[in-house]
Amino acid sequence: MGKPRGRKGNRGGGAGRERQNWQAVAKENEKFESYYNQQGFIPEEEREAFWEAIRRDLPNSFRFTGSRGHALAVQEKLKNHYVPEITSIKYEGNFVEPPRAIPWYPDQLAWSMTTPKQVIRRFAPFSSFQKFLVAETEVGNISRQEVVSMIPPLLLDVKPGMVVLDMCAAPGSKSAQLMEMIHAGEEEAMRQVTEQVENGTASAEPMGPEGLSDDGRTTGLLIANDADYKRAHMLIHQMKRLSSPNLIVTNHDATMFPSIKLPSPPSTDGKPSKNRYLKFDRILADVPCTGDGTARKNWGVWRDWNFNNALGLYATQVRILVRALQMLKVGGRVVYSTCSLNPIENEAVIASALERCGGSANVRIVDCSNELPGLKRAPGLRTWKVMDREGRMYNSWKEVEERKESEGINGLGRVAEGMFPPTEDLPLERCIRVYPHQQDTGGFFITVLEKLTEIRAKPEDSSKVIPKASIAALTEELDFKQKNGDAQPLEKLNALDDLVAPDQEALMEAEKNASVAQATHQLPYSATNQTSPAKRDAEGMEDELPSKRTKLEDGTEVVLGDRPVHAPAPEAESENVETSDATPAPTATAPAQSQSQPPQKRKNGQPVEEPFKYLDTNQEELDPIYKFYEISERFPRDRFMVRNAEAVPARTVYYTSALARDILVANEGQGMKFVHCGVKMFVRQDVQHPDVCRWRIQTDGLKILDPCLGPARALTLTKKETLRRLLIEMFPRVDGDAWTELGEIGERIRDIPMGCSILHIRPDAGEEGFHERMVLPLWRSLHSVNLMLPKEDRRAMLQRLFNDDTPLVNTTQKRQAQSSTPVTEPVKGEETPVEAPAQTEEDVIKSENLALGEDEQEQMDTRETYTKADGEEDRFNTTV
Ligand SMILES: C[S@@+](CC[C@H](N)C(=O)[O-])C[C@H]1O[C@@H](n2cnc3c(N)ncnc32)[C@H](O)[C@@H]1O
Repeated sequence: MGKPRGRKGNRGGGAGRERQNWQAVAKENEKFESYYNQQGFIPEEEREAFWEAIRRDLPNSFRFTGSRGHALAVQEKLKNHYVPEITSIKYEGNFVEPPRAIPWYPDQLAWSMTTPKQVIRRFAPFSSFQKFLVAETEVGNISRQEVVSMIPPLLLDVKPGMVVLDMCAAPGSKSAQLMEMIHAGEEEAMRQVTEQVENGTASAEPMGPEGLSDDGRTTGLLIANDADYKRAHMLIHQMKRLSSPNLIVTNHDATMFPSIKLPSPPSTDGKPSKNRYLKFDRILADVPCTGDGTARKNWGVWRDWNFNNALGLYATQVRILVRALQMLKVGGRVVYSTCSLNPIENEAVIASALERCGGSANVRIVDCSNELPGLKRAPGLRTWKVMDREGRMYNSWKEVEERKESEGINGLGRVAEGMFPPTEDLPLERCIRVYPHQQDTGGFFITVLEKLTEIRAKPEDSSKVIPKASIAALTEELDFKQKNGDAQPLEKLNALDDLVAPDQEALMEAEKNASVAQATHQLPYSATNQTSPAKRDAEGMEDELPSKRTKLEDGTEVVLGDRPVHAPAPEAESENVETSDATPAPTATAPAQSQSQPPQKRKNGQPVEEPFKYLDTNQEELDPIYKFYEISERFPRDRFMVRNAEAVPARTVYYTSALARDILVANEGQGMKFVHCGVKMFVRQDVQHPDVCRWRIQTDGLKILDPCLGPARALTLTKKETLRRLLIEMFPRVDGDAWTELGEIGERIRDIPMGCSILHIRPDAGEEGFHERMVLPLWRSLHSVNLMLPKEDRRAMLQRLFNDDTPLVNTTQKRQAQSSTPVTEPVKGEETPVEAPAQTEEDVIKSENLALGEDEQEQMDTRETYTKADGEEDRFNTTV
């Protein structure tokens, strides 16, 4: 596994050293090579190519992200501008290889490039291309992602309207793909509904095609989970760019992922109605793994590979997959994936999980040979050997038992019967293996499973696992004592795990998840006494992730980015998770405060997670907002959420989908660890003018709200040059005759009353390289206007649309400099503040805008904003 890269402060020089190490590292590991050569699943004639490829640097690859229309608009710049420029470069007598679209990725939205660094440094078109890549990556329009890592979401076959769980989601590359699929077709569907509303043919009820029946908005949901709290926040950061109200981020151990309650339907017969639990249409189990398929970019694989790592992960991987199958709807799909090539982490896990779930009569391995045409792949394995921690190979569990019998368990590691090829005739060849030499990628394993019927998973059989090494000593001691007539019978030894004191964290986790462990037929966490990979990851991360100290409301300082405090799950409450409306047996009652907000506890150095509270539809702030922006009553009033216990709109009002709301409300105080949900819709702007709405619309929420807004605050921009001016100049003046400089929007700007207005960008036909329709908030002050767009977004758009990287102009700053008033830079990622040129307005700036982004809002943003260090995502051998 990857090693810590040093603290944030060391990153500058560290990255260079890291690269040197990577170049210098000997890409040799005898155990690694001997293990795969002995397994023999890479055919003899391909073996050399396999090892040659795995030692070579990995090509760079990336994906255009966001809604399809937007992603295609950004991709167009690459295709039509940079690729032709790059292909004209000759290096050492040959034309250089331009970036190439991945043939099996839909709409050419994923690309890969092998250009050598010397070429990138030497040729100007490359530096401009690099600027484009950097700018678009910074704003989230391009996401660096390994090619093979893009496969699992595609095979999950997600459609809008589906309920999807990503069990091990951080840092979130695959979650982003899943989210895009849940929203696929939304822009078009919303446009059609808007047209029908406008021409009076719309029904009163929400409408739209299947999965998009919420007036064109998707009804689907993605729950993205990660057991590691800090990594869950990397995930939030990655996902925020997609601005989806259909996302919930949770922080649970996936082996014991809690069942999620749904609101109970009203009772018809006076009896309390049954509890209902959420089942998923699709689940991605992209589990923690040894990651030896990432050897092309993770030097730790060459340095540290040993067979024991896989032995330690197998049990967790099986538990995650079994839990996934339990939570899946009948007819639903699970995709299991790893970036490891080891059959113990792959085919063995599939076979073991199927065995625990009743075999192929209940769960089918889906044949995907016709999916993703163009993707070169190898079939899954039917036979393999298992190596113990000492490097001895076994063909069967029987051989392990014989060795145990004759020489004890020392050196066997956590070998288990399930690691061997199954006795049931499973079509494991339907699993997909992708090898580095097939199409110059990393290595990957993917399997698609379909649930055929409800299942009741068998409990784990601990007699078929070699006990942990620490227990070996006790075994031997007891064995010795028994031989000397001085101990318990040996049959009891299977319970030896209980004799080893579990660590406190594991105990607490087990306590919290007792009900789930029971419901999922898992051994309680402490009884298995195994350090979860999540814990291993977290331990590995302690030194390397930035920690930020912040003040809590009572003034105490805490370190952000650690585990939050959550209310414990109701103790020992069992539930039947086999059916979606099962009723948990009320063996224990939920804590008294479960209906209200749980008390906010705080462990040393741990932040308190703000509650998610929905506004009453009659909340007094809503009416003026609806009135000012002429929001149609079609837009639901019951999905506005705030993050404070009092449920009052203080700084930000978020919007979530209906299902996300139902889940947050029904599970409040029930021990679910929700860490993120909602898109910022309205942000408070403490304007002094009585006629100006004090809630401005945030860019993130505007796309959702736009079809329901009336014309009073709208203006339309059609010319590229006008947009350029608004992007470069932060506060162009509009007083006097200055509005005439703003082209086709000048007159409307002059006349529109102060406050937040809505800028529709509808490019004129014939404007070259300017086709994408957009909607952005624009603030009209007394004397100027301001596009409410973060600076990095302005720069990326300037680069893309105009090839322009001139610095942004802040006229307020100029003016303030003249009047020697101090200027405050907006927080990175924050929209530029609303400007107020007149003296009185400058005072207002201080009180209004400088307050923005401070206080609890800033705390929330900081916690939801995770800044990645160079290459940080590689530390866990993930394939992002
Ligand atoms: C292979 S990475 C996932 C990569 C991710 N799917 C992506 O595409 O960006 C595995 C993740 O699993 C998380 N993890 C480890 N053990 C876990 C567990 N028991 N439950 C849930 N998540 C776990 C790790 O924190 C890590 O982020």
